[in-house]
Amino acid sequence: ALPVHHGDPFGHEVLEDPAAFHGELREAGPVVHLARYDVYAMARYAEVHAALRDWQSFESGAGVGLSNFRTEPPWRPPSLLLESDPPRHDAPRRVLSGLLAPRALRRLREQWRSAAADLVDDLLARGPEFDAVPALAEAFPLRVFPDAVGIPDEGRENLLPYGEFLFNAFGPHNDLVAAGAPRAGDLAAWVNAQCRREVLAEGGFGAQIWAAADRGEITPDQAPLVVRSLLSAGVDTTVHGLGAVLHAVATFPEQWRRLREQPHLARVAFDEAVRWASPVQTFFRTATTDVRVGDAVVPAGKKILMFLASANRDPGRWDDPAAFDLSRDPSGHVGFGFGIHQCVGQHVARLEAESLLTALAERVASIEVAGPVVRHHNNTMRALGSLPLRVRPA
Ligand code: HEM
Ligand SMILES: CC(C)Cc1ccc(C(=O)O)cc1
Repeated sequence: ALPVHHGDPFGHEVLEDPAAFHGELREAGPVVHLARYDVYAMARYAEVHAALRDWQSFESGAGVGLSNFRTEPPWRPPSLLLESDPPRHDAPRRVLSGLLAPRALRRLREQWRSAAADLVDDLLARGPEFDAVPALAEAFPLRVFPDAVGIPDEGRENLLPYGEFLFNAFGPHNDLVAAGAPRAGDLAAWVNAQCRREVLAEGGFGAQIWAAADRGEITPDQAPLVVRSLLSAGVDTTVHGLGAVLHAVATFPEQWRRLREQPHLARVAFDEAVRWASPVQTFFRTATTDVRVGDAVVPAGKKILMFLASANRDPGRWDDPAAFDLSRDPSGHVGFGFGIHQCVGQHVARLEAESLLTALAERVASIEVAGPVVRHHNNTMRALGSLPLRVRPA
């Protein structure tokens, strides 16, 4: 029969340090019943990878959070990408894939590289010690991404709290969701207002999405929701992705030395950090039929919790999984998901990371942790509240 676990993946003990819980789930079996929420957990690389491929058995259209859109009204209109299945998913995905493809981002490389250089120069001029979370992990995405989308300057401080609530809302209605609930409506209203054609700057991703609607690739009704996907998925994720790679290089100084010797390793360093930390820890799918997994059956309509972070540290797939190692080939990690919903913004994230890491590698000989690293708890994201660093200039 199906093994059962009574722990709480969204409780503060697991959010603070999930490794032990992940190990128990991997050892218990290919799929484990989480009695607390009556959902089914997959924590091994093989099952997570297979389930992400099998969008017909494991759908997104009932939501990728604990809540089932078929029984509970979603807190915001469902995403046409994240919370949709083919065929509804196809056209919006095709539009974003085109806009966010590596070749489409070439026009941003130079300006993001110099924005990163300016940010790092200004920071180092203020001294060798700083908290990398506000100074770099938050500051850099907010300096480059809202402009790339083309939203106005006014109200951009709403982006982080909106994402914080969105990612908490994929979990249960716990204290983290309750803390953000009072502002959720206002934050969602502000985000929706940024998706209107008339506020989006010429040449930005937002205007390009509306132009795709003019060409009939998506409908005008779909255009604002596709812009909303960028504002929903494109900020907090990269903040915590950059936090993860800065945490990794400070914790493994010999890897920073390698990166300085071989600056082309910046891209693989980011993917290895996404594997090592998995900024997006978990999300759900919904079984469309009774689905066999190993010798167990997940009943139709039940939610399946996918533990990306556990899959990315599964010793059955990765040697020395807890090590941040630039000689490893991290391809195949599921930190950006896998299959038809695999992160469509991954090249944007990689370009941000490459820009920041390159600027740092040219200016900083060594980086070390200079104080307590404080975690920030969120139902979905692996996040840092504070990452005090000390750097030695090159
Ligand atoms: C380190 C940064 C990032 C991480 C770790 C990340 C992670 C993910 C993951 C795991 C998924 C799959 C969700 C699922 O299968 O249900 C996903 C989907 C998505 N991501 Fe990212 N993401 C990042 C950055 C971005 C950025 C910068 C953007 C926008 C520019 C973005 C836009 C999206 C969108 C629109 C989807 C939905 C794709 C679909 O359903 O077809 N992400 N992301
Ligand atoms: C890891 C994912 C849950 C990140 C994400 C969030 C929101 C959207 C959207 O389309 O609103 C897409 C992707």
